[in-house]
Amino acid sequence: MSEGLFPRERVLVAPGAVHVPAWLPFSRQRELVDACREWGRGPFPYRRTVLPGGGVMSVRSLCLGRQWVPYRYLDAVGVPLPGWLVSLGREAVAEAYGEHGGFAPDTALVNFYAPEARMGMHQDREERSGAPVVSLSLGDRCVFRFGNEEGRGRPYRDVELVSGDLFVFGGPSRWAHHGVPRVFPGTAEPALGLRGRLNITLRETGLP
Ligand SMILES: O=C(O)CCC(=O)C(=O)O
Ligand SMILES: [Fe+2]
Repeated sequence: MSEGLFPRERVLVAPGAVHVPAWLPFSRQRELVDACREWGRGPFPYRRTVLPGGGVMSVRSLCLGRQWVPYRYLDAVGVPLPGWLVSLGREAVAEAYGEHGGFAPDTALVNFYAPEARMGMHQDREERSGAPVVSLSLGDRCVFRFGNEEGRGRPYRDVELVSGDLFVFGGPSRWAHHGVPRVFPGTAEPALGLRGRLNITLRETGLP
């Protein structure tokens, strides 16, 4: 694993938005990459989401647990959300906030970024729960832009997310706009067995 000269520090990016660098041990990252590959072989492969306006996202995604389509959740569950991933989500919230607060995600969105893929500024706002969003990054480094609730523009902060990093946004930051303007191709550790970037977000939909 390539380590910089100085350890990267945990940062409170905004109230309720916590970046914890290098949270996942390398062995855990590898297990997650393997799991992401397995899910993609299943009945619901990674797909580019077609937006209502006709645009097609550059990211390829799949859902675990409750299925998301733009811009709502279906009643249907495709691939079940594994219990171990729910537990990992709880540990993540506890790491970020000091307590897990009963975090009980019922959906996960897994995004795959090939070198040219990006994600525009958006809010995660189809959920009816105030619970935080947990984000786990694997593979290539990227710029994660974390903005404000009012709109897609400034003020925002750019954070570099590296494989194994955890980012949790909840509380006053739960409805902040965010996006991925840039991925750095070829920066994944070869031993990880992933070319590109994967991101897993765990959420509570708050829906019956
Ligand atoms: O890839 C990321 O780091 C962010 C993904 C995201 O914002 C989303 O899936 O809603
Ligand atoms: Fe998002």
